[in-house]
Amino acid sequence: MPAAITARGLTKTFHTTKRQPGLRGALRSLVAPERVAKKAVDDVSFTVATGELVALLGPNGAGKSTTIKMLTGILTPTSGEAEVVGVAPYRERERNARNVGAVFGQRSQLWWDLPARESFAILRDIYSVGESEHTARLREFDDLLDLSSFWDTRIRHLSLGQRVRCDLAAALLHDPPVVFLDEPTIGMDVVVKEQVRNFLRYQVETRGRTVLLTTHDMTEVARLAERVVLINHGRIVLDGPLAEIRRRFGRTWQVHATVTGPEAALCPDGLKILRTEGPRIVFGPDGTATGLTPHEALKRIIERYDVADVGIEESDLEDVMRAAYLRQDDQDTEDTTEDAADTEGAPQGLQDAQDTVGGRV
Ligand SMILES: Nc1ncnc2c1ncn2[C@@H]1O[C@H](COP(=O)(O)OP(=O)(O)OP(=O)(O)O)[C@@H](O)[C@H]1O
Repeated sequence: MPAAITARGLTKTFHTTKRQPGLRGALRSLVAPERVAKKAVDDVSFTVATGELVALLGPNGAGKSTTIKMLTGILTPTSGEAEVVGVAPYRERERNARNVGAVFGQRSQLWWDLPARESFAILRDIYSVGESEHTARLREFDDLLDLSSFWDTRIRHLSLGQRVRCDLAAALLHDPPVVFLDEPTIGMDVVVKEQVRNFLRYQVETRGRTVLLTTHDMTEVARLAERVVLINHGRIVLDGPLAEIRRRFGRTWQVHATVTGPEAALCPDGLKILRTEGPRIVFGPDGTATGLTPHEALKRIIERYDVADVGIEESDLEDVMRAAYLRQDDQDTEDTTEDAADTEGAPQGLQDAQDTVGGRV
């Protein structure tokens, strides 16, 4: 599949003025402002294939939104290049706008004082979408997102979940092949979140759209993304299949068994019971048997109990990502220390970081 989104060495530096505390400081800032440079995105390179959904993840302030803003043409990179369906977004904004849809969960793109349906009609004219096509798409979006119960209400009076669903529909009305979503389900209840996830899955699987998504919701990642790009301090630190990241950073394992045998209290050596769900018991390592693998644990359970069903539970994705974020922070600290201490050759810590940055997991 050809790449729909390509970022090559994308870098964005913001320049801000540092305000000194107190009245004297405020005056000094006016007369001789101290300029501070902040590299929000630092040499970021990745591609997203046509029809792929990729989650761009990272802690607060990592540089996700800035990356999305460069890919949508809102911001011009300080250096580096981006292409979205063959168009440099910040050079050909109009052509790019026809190819992409964007939703920023925190901010609506719709006219605040108009009902959504009127905004949809304006967008239809802006993008010269035919009347019958427009009607068919709106019907499809309504089926999937349940919009008609509130699309005649002014945007300013909608709830957050209703408003973002209207934003999603508005972003896709002109049938763009690529969609950027920056925290699209922020603040939504679980039912609406699931509705939006189904909508996105449909857009990728049935409509063949390419989606780049940022979110802090790991359930969303688990449900939607097969590949994640992890960014921290403006730099890509991991890029690969979610299953690989789970394998690398899932620190603990759990196994479960549905048992009919002796009391649960008779736990096999090396294991402890984490919880019981009726006849289903979830076990984890008790820390006394180093190197105990989940497969060895299953063997011990089968030897101890009459077992109807057993399996290995995957690590909770929140734990996995926390471990990945912390690991990268540790690595950054090591790099900074070694950078300062070692001026000759490539320091080992930096080399490790470069290995991670350079290679996909
Ligand atoms: N316009 C701006 N001027 C100055 N600094 C900015 C600007 N926009 C973003 N930054 C800084 O750039 C860094 C990256 O911000 P960005 O919004 O891209 O992070 P993020 O990964 O999207 O974070 P979050 O998950 O909190 O939304 C932050 O340190 C932020 O303070």
